[in-house]
Amino acid sequence: MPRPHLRLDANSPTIIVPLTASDLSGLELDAAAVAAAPAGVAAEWRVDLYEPFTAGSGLDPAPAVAALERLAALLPDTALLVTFRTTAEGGTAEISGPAYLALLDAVAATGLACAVDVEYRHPMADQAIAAAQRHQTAVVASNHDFEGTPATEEIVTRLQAMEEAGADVAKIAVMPRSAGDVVRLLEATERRYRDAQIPLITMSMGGLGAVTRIGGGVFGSAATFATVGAASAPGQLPAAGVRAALELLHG
Ligand SMILES: O=C1C[C@@](O)(C(=O)O)C[C@@H](O)[C@@H]1O
Repeated sequence: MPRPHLRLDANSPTIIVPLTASDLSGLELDAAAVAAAPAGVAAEWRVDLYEPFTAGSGLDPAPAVAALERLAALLPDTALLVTFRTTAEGGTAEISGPAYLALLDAVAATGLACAVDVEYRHPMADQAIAAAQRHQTAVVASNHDFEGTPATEEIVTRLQAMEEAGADVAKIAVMPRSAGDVVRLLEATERRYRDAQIPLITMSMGGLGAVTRIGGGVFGSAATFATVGAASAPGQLPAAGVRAALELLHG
């Protein structure tokens, strides 16, 4: 059966729910929570949190592939984005460059993921993008700044660089220190949205940035991460409330 695609349109942003469990039984509970979530949500599986994979230093992608097969069986109608967030960008587990590439290649080869996340500054990014594309799996390029919010022009430049690297979607998450930082993230999103040929996903993290997780679509962000259980980043809001807010803003 064909797997669902990730539908991305800033006029009607998609809610993406993180799956954060550390083992298979936890993942099954996460999947049940997604199945009971507002209709039409996508899910992001955070493989860096999944110990059966990380315990083996990530050298063997088999435990991750097996868990992905289980998730896909439990969630036949839910688009699954697969992400390994490295420690350099706020993730929890160490992984070598070759293991990062092997994981993304193996995940893409299953055809079960609607997309794989590729950190565009990772040393293996070019190879990972090429591997995903070889398997006709979309690439969500990403960048995270947990320390602060870069200048507007720098955010625009990073989003553009992701597109130039061949990504299908460009995503950036930054940390605000002030309301002005939140405005800058939105301004950069709006600026890049005018020229981008691929969808954008942007957010300002933490409580201060939460407004971007509801209102980002107005500025050009095509998806927002929201919870049905544990959060995968600071500032994520419950999916039901986000759905209600998106309906108010976008109909
Ligand atoms: O890139 C992102 C966005 C995110 O960091 C957020 O702030 O919602 C959450 C991550 O799980 C995801 O991979």
